[in-house]
Amino acid sequence: MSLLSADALVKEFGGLRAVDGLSVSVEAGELVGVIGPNGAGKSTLFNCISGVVTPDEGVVTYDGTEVTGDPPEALARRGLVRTFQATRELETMTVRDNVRLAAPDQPGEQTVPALVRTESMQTVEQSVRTRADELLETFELDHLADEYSANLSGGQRKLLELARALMLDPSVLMLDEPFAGVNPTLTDEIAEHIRELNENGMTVVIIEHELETLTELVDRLVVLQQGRVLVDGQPEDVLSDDRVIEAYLGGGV
Ligand SMILES: Nc1ncnc2c1ncn2[C@@H]1O[C@H](COP(=O)(O)OP(=O)(O)OP(=O)(O)O)[C@@H](O)[C@H]1O
Repeated sequence: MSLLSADALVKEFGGLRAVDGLSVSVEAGELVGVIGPNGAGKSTLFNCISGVVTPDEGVVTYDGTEVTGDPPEALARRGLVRTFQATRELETMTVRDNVRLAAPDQPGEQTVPALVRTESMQTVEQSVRTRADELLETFELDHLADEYSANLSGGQRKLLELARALMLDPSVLMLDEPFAGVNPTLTDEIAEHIRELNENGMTVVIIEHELETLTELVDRLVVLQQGRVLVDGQPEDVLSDDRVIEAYLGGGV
């Protein structure tokens, strides 16, 4: 059985079928790219899978359980974690705090006075701090740890977003345009981090418009068009497929 699958998903907005009977599955350990012209339904597919919106029809299965419509936090606790096209960190918070606060189920230093915090709470807090520091170092954000997130570049924000997602210790990481607005050097760096995460066993699904980097990175490409899967296969085969070329030319990408 696949680790993650969407079966016959439908999501309508008004009269528009953003996702129109779409089925796709991802095996454990895969690194999959999802592409398609603007408006093809990529983000809506991610939203349906990650519980940001509930599909009108169809079933999402994760790790052997039906999870259709389960809220994002519940899915994240089970290891299904996504990032967003527009980064969601708090700009008025430091980079370090943004990473720490991404950790799930924290006892919360602000809400519980120091004297009544139990030993186990303090252990959790300590491990959150340690993990956050490790990630800041891995993503070379440690020198920016005390900087407000508002002062980061687009690429540094994407790295921060990735670090925040990793605080949730995902089994499946769904990335929505991780290279958008990122300069070429940082793009390569982010791609390398993604490759490494995948090599260490993480299943990764990426929506991306930047096809050159994506094609080199992924094992498989799924092309969407008008809310459906147009082609699904090896990157070289997919990109030379006439239907894909036609969809992209027609889609104005
Ligand atoms: N919340 C919403 N309300 C109304 N229409 C929506 C909503 N979300 C998406 N749509 C519409 O659904 C269609 C698919 O959008 P979606 O964002 O999923 O496509 P996409 O492939 O991710 O596009 P892009 O590459 O531009 O991000 C589009 O026509 C979009 O305008």
